[in-house]
Amino acid sequence: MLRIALPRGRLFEETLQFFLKLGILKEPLEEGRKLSVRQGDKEYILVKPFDVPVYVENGVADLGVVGYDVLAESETQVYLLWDLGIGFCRMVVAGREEDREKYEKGSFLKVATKYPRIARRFFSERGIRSSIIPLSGSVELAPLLGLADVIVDLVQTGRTLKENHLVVFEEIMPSTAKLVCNRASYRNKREEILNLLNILTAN
Ligand SMILES: Nc1ncnc2c1ncn2[C@@H]1O[C@H](COP(=O)(O)OP(=O)(O)OP(=O)(O)O)[C@@H](O)[C@H]1O
Ligand SMILES: O=P(O)(O)OC[C@H]1O[C@H](OP(=O)(O)OP(=O)(O)O)[C@H](O)[C@@H]1O
Repeated sequence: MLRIALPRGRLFEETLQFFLKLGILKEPLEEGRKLSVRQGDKEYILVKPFDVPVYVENGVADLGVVGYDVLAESETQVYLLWDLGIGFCRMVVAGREEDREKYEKGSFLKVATKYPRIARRFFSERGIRSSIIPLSGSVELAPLLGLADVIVDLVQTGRTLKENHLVVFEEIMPSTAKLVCNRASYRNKREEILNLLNILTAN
């Protein structure tokens, strides 16, 4: 049996539809408020996006679906098996148009973000001094209220930035959902995992 960690939230529905389309799920998951659902020879556990790599690294789940953004932020050791090509968004630096010059000059920056490691890495590779202010959400408020000069955050439609009068200064990386695997499971449950991978690679 394979245990697969699925991210609740934005990626959840899209992942279910994708798994249904490929026949990995035979029927919709009847989850209700249940956080663990068995279907056929697979068990799905429904967890917070940032917890997916944690469950997989620790071997509690054999596989997981996780946005590349979350994977790049986490320091977990898992195998990245496949790009599912769903959940596309971009990680960007954004701010108020009037702060663009300050950003382009490479001055010291206060950066608000849910992704402190990605942000720190990005600015240090550029040789830009920065102070990272970790937030849990609604990061677009930070430049508006003077908490930060810029944000590092995800953009999909661009609507949130627009409605808060912010603009993209620079793209850090694109992100899509990935299938990740526990390292021991990859050896011990190789056949089951390769069966699943075959379905993905054939589509
Ligand atoms: N517009 C978007 N904004 C955020 N994430 C998106 C967007 N589009 C796709 N995604 C993907 O969906 C994943 C989960 O996003 P979601 O917003 O549910 O997580 P979250 O807000 O970090 O979760 P939580 O705060 O509940 O822990 C992200 O890691 C990202 O890969
Ligand atoms: O470009 P858009 O399509 O507008 O999407 C981008 C927004 O979506 C995400 O926030 P989310 O809704 O996950 O809430 P959060 O503030 O809790 O992160 C992200 O952090 C942006 O705020």
